[in-house]
Amino acid sequence: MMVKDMFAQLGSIIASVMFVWAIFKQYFPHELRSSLEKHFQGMVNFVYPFIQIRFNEFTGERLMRSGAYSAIETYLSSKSSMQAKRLKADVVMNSSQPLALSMDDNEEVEDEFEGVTLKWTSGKNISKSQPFSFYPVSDEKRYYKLTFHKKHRDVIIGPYLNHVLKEGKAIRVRNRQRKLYTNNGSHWSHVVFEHPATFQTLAMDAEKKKEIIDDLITFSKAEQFYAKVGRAWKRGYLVHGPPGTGKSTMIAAMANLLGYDLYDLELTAVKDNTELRKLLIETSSKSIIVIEDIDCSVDLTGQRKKKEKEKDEEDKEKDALKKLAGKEETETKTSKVTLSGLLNFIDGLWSACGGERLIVFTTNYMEKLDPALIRRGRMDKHIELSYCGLEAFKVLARNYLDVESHYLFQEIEAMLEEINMTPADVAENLMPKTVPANAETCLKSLIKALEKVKEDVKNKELVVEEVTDDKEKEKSDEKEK
Ligand SMILES: Nc1ncnc2c1ncn2[C@@H]1O[C@H](COP(=O)(O)OP(=O)(O)OP(=O)(O)O)[C@@H](O)[C@H]1O
Repeated sequence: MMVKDMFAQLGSIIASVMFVWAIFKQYFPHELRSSLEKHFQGMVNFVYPFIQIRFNEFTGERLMRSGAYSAIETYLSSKSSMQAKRLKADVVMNSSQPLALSMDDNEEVEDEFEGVTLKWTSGKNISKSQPFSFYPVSDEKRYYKLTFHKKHRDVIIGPYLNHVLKEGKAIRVRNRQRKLYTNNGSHWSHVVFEHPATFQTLAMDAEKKKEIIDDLITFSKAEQFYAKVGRAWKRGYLVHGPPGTGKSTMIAAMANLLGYDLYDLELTAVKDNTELRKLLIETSSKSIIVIEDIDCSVDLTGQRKKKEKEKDEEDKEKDALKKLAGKEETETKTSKVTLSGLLNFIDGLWSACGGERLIVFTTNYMEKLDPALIRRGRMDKHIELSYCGLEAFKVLARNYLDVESHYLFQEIEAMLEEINMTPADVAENLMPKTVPANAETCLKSLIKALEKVKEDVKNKELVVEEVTDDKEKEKSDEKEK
């Protein structure tokens, strides 16, 4: 009975207010009305000193999904899962975290920024569905509302909102499924990049490893620095060392550390400098462009470059003669990428296309490369990977056998000091042959392999000595004759 009365009273109050408002709007002069409205607004502001900003999910005439809304949704995701009581779960394509949580409608979460507390609420408007629409139209329009005290207006509207949008986008980039691109001629195709290598599992000298990690992290955070000094946000690495020392593994670890995509550029499949330029321009930001075994891309050595140049001159002469004779060149040229083409790109054009890219060259034979390619400034950092040393062995033993120390370590360490064995070969010998792994068996198998390498080297040396002895004998025989 009481509730019924209350509703009846409320109904009549609302009806009266609406009636008074209609009379007020119709009969009061415009000036008086706006002055009263101003006073009314002032009273509201005094009683409710908060500012609200609304971010709609869809904006514009074509109702595109708002980038700001997506960024806020991502930014609030972790806060929502901690604070909200009702959550929504969505399956996200192309993400390393396929299930994304966000707060359900009419939930609220708090956030703090530079000592200011503010509140985000989620809501939705349900608009009338279009009666003659042929297709079912979703008429729920979601939004996020940010509420904060008006005295914090400057902090929130400027720095805080920038922080939210930037962080939201960064989280999205971090969680995205990364890709490994390979070029088929002038086109990139991609697969999902899921290499498990990390710097933690990479076997190498700890100090050197730390130096590389620090360098990479400094680079990834240096957007403002590069902008300040007027340089493109790019960095070049030259990774060199014998086969099986972990050059490719290190590149995968770099991509995993920074959350970058990988572009594996096969230079031998690139027709000419124009095609190379097109491929490089198409690479996206936050990526590593890898050119493996650059020494095998023969046209990149100085000598070949000269030959190419000579050939170009010859071609030009031939073309000129043909033109004089009235015969135009009809066949397509199968020209190659040249060293100068690659250098020009690294130095110039590349700088103009977006930021945050690493370019990594690998080679097994540093001495075969043209000095122009590897000089500092082009390749900012040279990383040498070498045969398995003491520290690298310990990392591998921990990775493969879960052992930190063993009585056979001493013997192995002594052998590694005098015998060259790549981390790939050491890893192969440490690979467990039984489940669970028997550390002793694997370590003994490694010792055997090391002994065999030592033996092989000795035999090779003996053969070389015999051959040189024979040659010297032949020479002295000839002299005697
Ligand atoms: N430093 C290392 N740390 C951990 N694993 C390594 C290391 N080096 C080699 N390996 C192991 O050996 C395998 C081959 O190594 P990887 O392909 O990285 O060598 P690479 O130097 O790139 O050789 P190549 O010059 O022949 O391409 C890897 O799959 C990895 O398991």
